[in-house]
Amino acid sequence: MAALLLRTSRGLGACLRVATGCPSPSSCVVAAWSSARWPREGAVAWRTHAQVRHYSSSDKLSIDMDDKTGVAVLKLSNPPVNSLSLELLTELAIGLDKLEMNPSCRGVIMTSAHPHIFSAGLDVSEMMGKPTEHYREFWRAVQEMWLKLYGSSLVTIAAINGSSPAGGCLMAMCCDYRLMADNPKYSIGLNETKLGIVAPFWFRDTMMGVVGTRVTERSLQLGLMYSPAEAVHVGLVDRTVPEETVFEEARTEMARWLKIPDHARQITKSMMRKTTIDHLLAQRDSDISNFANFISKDSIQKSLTAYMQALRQPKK
Ligand SMILES: CC/C=C\C/C=C\C/C=C\C=C\CC(=O)SCCNC(=O)CCNC(=O)[C@H](O)C(C)(C)COP(=O)(O)OP(=O)(O)OC[C@H]1O[C@@H](n2cnc3c(N)ncnc32)[C@H](O)[C@@H]1OP(=O)(O)O
Repeated sequence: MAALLLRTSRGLGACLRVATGCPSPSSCVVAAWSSARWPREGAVAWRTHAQVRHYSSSDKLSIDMDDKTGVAVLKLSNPPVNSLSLELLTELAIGLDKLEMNPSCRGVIMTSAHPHIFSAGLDVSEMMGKPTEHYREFWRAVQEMWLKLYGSSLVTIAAINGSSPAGGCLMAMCCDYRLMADNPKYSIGLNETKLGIVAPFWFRDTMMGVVGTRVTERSLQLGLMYSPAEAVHVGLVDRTVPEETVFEEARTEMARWLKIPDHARQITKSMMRKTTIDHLLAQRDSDISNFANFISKDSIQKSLTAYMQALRQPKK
């Protein structure tokens, strides 16, 4: 139980270091992941007689866990555009942590409760006209969500049922597999430069892990948004499917991934992602300071204001 409390209160990285006796975040990720799925003493806390259990207490996020299949469905539900506010980011990190701690959970399907928008990315209003302390808190929450999702040992599948700019694209890229509705009106990509802001190194590295260096360099500099077909072409999305089948296709894909023994897949995933995760863990505080300084600049605030005004103009 002590280990369980450490897990919930200090996050997966810290608890895993305790569980494995590893002194530093950088030296224990592989060992940690290989043992993370066996915290049997913590099992009692999440065991339930019902087959489907509702996890999240937030109205902005629903998480339903099916104990029989081991698959959780995480639905973003923050109208109108599922923007990632401080509150939603915090709920996401907590929800992902709970799933990670649940020994019967093996996979998560992430999707949107609202058709047409997967997520509009970070809530721009959280980055405008606020005190520096708020920017620091907000950015820590962005980091935390990324660490939990990118660092998840579970199979993660993004069922992208709408547009997914910037932070929305980041969440999808953190997943192990991406299916997108084949509606040409939808788009996905890291468009930060179009807002006059710069995607930090861990956004870049996440994208490089998915599409490689050249496509990332072009996509980031130009702030490219891709149609679903283009996204498949550059490897940003694994495949498109008819809009009405996105969720069922995600379930079928999940079943394929769950045929692989967890320990072998988890250690492999860890090997692929460890360097990128360690890079952020080693620079967390300086990354927060960089963000807070950058976003507080008058020129950046003006850029964001102009971007939001343009967004509010009636669409042609
Ligand atoms: C040196 C470097 C150091 C450190 C790093 C520094 C900086 C890094 C910083 C930040 C990284 C940020 C990543 C992000 O995620 S930024 C967010 C980018 N997101 C976008 O650009 C999306 C913008 N939105 C859209 O494109 C569209 O809204 C849409 C396609 C998602 C949906 O289109 P719709 O036509 O269906 O809806 P709209 O009418 O456009 O919007 C409805 C409503 O929602 C508001 N809104 C939209 N997106 C956001 C958002 N991201 N945040 C807050 N609010 C948003 C929009 O203004 C409308 O509001 P009103 O109803 O008009 O009030």
